[in-house]
Formats: sequence, C-alpha cells, structure tokens
Amino acid sequence: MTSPQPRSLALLGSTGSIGTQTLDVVRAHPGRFRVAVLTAQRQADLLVQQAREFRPAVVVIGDEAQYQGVKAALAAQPETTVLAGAAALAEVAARPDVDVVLTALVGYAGLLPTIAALQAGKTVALANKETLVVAGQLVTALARQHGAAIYPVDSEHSAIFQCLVGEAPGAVEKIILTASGGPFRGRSAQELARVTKAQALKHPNWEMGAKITIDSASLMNKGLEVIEAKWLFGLTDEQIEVVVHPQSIIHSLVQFKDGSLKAQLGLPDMKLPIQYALGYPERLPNRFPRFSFLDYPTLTFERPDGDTFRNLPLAFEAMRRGGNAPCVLNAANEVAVAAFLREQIGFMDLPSVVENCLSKVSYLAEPSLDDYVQTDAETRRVAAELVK
Ligand SMILES: NC(=O)C1=CN([C@@H]2O[C@H](COP(=O)(O)OP(=O)(O)OC[C@H]3O[C@@H](n4cnc5c(N)ncnc54)[C@H](OP(=O)(O)O)[C@@H]3O)[C@@H](O)[C@H]2O)C=CC1
Ligand SMILES: CC(=O)[C@@H](O)[C@H](O)COP(=O)(O)O
Ligand SMILES: [Mn+2]
Repeated sequence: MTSPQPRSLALLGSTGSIGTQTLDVVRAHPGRFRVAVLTAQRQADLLVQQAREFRPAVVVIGDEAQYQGVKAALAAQPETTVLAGAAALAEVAARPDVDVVLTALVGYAGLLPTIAALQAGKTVALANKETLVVAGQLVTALARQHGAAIYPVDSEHSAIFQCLVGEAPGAVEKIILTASGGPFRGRSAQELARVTKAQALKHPNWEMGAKITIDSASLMNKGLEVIEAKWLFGLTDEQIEVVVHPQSIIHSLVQFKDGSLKAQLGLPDMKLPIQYALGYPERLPNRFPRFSFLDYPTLTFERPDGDTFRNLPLAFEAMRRGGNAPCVLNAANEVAVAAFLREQIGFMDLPSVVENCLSKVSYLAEPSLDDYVQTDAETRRVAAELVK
C-alpha cells in the first residue's frame, strides 16, 4: 500500500494554545502533514524556533517591528521566506502549495485570512470562532460558492460534526452544546463583581489562551459557540440549546428527529479535535491519553444561569437579530476582555459593555463585507469610550 501524500498546512497563529497543540499533532504523525506556513503576532522567538524545526516555505510575523529580527534569525534557512504585517496573512492563506488552512489566531483578525483561504478554494480547519460570529452568513456562502470545506476545530463543534457523520441532512431536531460553566459557576452577581483577573484566568478543565479563557468565565464563549454552530451546521436559532456540564467530558450532543441522542466524549484535550479536522475523513491512530469512565463516575448537568451570566442571553439575542448584531457583540466583547485583562474594568462590566454597544451601534440587516469592517471599527470606538 502506498502512503498518502502529506497534507500541506498553513498554520495561522502557530505560537498560541491551538497553534502549539497543532504542531504536537503534526509531530505525532510524521509524514502525514507538511507545514508550509507558520504565523505569529508578537512571539518572534517561538516562531523562529518553530520555523527551524518545521522548515516552512514562509513565516509571517504580524508585528512589523520584529521583521528584521526574524529575517536575521532565519538567514541560514533560505527556503523560508519571511513576511510581516496583517495583509501577509491573507496572502499566505491562499498560496498554491497549501491544502489546509488552520485558523488558530484569536479574534476578528481571523476574518480576512479565512475569507482569502475560502476564495482560493482551500479547506479551512476553523478554530477561530470569531470569524463565523462576525460574518457567518457571508463566510459560509463563500465556502459554498468556492467548493471549500470548513471543518470545525472547536471541541463542541467537532463533537457535533462527529455525531453527524452518516446522518441524513434534515435528520437533526436540535443540538445541545455543553458548557463547563467556567471558574465562577454558581456565583452570584455580587460575588462576580469582586472576582480578579487571576481567578478568571483559571479555567477548571482547559488550558487555553487568555481571551477564550475569560470568555469561558463570562459564558461569552458559549454565546459565540451558539452563533458558530448556527452557521457551521445550518441550524435555526430554535435548534440550539446549551447545558452546563462541569466535567467537560461530553463535548456536545445531537438530538435527532426520532428522539435519539448522540454524544461525543473524551478527555478535555484539544489535540483530538485538531487531529480530526486535519485528518478528516480518516481517524488517525494516536497515543494521546484515553478517557476512562472509572476516573469520572459522576457526570452532571445544570441549566445555565443567564440572569447572572448575561453574555449568554445577549449572544442569543444578537443571533436572533442577525445582520451586523453578532459583529457588534464580538467587537464589544474583544474590547471589554482586553480592558478586563488590563484590569481597567471589572468582571461584571463585560456584559454591560456588550449590551451598551448593541444598543448604540447602528443596525444593518444585510451587511456586506465592507459593512462588517465598518461595524467592527465603529463598535471598537464606542466600546473604547465605555472602558475608559
Ligand atoms: N485554546 C483552545 O483550547 C481553544 C481555542 N479556540 C479558538 O481558537 C482561537 C485561538 O485561541 P488560542 O490558541 O487559545 O489563542 P492564543 O491567544 O493562545 O493564540 C493566539 C494566536 O494568534 C496570534 N495572534 C494574536 N493576535 C493576532 C492578530 N491580531 N493577528 C494575527 N495573529 C494574532 C498569536 O500570536 P502571538 O502569540 O505570537 O502574539 C497566537 O499565535 C480563538 O479564536 C479561540 O476562541 C477554540 C477552541 C479551543
Ligand atoms: C476547548 C474548547 O472548545 C473551549 O471552547 C471550551 O469549550 C471552553 O469551555 P467552556 O466555554 O465550556 O467553559
Ligand atoms: Mn469550545
């Protein structure tokens, strides 16, 4: 039997939590994947170290001030071209030598490179949920138009994707996204007003980047995932539910029209969903740690507390309004989370900034790409005033 040609990867955001775990998956499967592109924003030293190991055709350092340093550090590696700046991300995502673009960068910055990848017909392994939150309708329409697949990396969406394999289109009654509830599950609004950044950065089950960890603590992560699921799986708003499952073992469920439920289970480890998206439709054998029910004799479930964690109902509301409302939600949240991480605002200010921006920024029912860009910029201006 001949071995398959290695899949060529563009890994956008290689220095982050998803990016470094993606490289672990690549290391676990020698010969299956080839790294053609690596990109970082500020961590130039780690980017150089990764480039020396994986010898990609191109690296991008987002922070242009670090271009000369990266170029000098890779001078002895002429096969690797060094580029800098945000525009280079879209350029490398569309390179002819790339099969799969894994979007492991954080926030709105993922939108334009993902669009470039889809327009070039690339398969996108999507970790960057903000892309579908901001412009899900436009992005999924582009994928259809260019015959490009989007495979989810987000653990809940990977779970749903795995449950849907072999099922007829239209067989789904609803999906149930599981939420850990974060480090502050069960706390009152009064208690939440006093929590610290250090406490919010301690997720009970997952090791992740700072922005998504704060989003998990405020339940905005689940709100973003609700909107992400709508577009990935073509669901109506009524077909999406959230249940709190503090152990993060059941990664999500699908309920079918005959009442049957399918779930995907596993340890909280992103290497499996990353590998599934990169290897799809194959299930590649690996030696990652295995789950045992005996280690988790009790799996529990609760209703999310949307009165206290207001980001979740705000995200549902933005989804129902549609148009540019989810783009406003996302930009407001990005500004608020950055301000919280600078210890400029408190935890309970996070939903207030989002709610305020949703009421202040002009609503557009059918935004173009340019409208999304304008909405993002306008929302950031409004939000910046609110977090001062
Ligand atoms: N971490 C996880 O387990 C999960 C993450 N996700 C999603 O995946 C995405 C990545 O998350 P995570 O890995 O945790 O994030 P991290 O913050 O750990 O990593 C983000 C990566 O993006 C780069 N980056 C940051 N800002 C920009 C920018 N403006 N332009 C270009 N690149 C940028 C960073 O570069 P540098 O570090 O060099 O500055 C880094 O490589 C997010 O959308 C998140 O919601 C989804 C499910 C699980
Ligand atoms: C690993 C992953 O996919 C994260 O999005 C994770 O789900 C965060 O956990 P909660 O948002 O459920 O706390
Ligand atoms: Mn998730």
